Amino acid sequence: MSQHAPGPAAAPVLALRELTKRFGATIAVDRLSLDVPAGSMVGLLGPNGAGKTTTLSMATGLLRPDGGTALVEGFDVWADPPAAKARMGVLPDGVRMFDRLTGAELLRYHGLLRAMPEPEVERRSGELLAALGLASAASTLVIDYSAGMRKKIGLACALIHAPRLLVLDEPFEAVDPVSGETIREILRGFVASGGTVVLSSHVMELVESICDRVAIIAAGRLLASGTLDEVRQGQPLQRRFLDLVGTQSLATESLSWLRSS
Ligand SMILES: Nc1ncnc2c1ncn2[C@@H]1O[C@H](COP(=O)(O)OP(=O)(O)OP(=O)(O)O)[C@@H](O)[C@H]1O
Repeated sequence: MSQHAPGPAAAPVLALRELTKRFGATIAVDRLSLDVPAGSMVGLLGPNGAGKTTTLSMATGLLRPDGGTALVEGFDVWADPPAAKARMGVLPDGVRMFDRLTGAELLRYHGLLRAMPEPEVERRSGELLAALGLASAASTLVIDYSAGMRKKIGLACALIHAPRLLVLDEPFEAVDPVSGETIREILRGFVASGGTVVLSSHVMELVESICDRVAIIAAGRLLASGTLDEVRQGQPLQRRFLDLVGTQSLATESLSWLRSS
């Protein structure tokens, strides 16, 4: 056989199969399946309430699905959580941190939880705090951090054990442009060295500029997924997103009181 013959497609790093979650009468996520190939950066897009956070929470072991499975490098997140979780770093959205710890203490906690040797935790913590512009806030309680600083310390906690897969819910939300650029650089470097990233965002330009794949969901269903070009079909991502999700125009008389003074 030729050395250059294409081998079988590599197994996805993250495989979601028919994930489903209901909250009472609401179907937040409806039989959602998605493959995330190794070395890709996938942007998960969808309007408010589409089911992005619910999907990522089920994929990372934070929220038990009503149906379906999530596999990380073949390990079932719900049947074998230690094996699956050892391989991923997670930045959840809206989950409370241990915010009575300082930034440095929180990082140390995450490193030790991952059974890392103490000197390595110290070394990586220092580097992460410096890279993310948090060095001067290392001894400040996380409860006193701004929203953007919380995002950054959360990202540092997700990175400290050098996982194979990063799952980041709105990693750029509330982050200033300078830190945003640093985060992009960190993520690009991570992917260039073989890591895989799944991130959710509302910002199309950001997704277009750093992601090579996108998945669009609305009302809990996957509407499109694939490479940027496959999903865009020759249109700007924003246009394609609006076409898929549907726009909502204001009725003529809507909010008329706002224009009547
Ligand atoms: N704990 C909960 N209890 C009841 N309903 C919930 C709960 N969490 C989410 N939902 C509902 O599930 C649906 C999906 O919510 P989800 O937070 O996953 O959306 P999202 O795409 O992350 O939205 P956003 O972009 O606004 O953050 C929404 O209808 C929401 O109201």
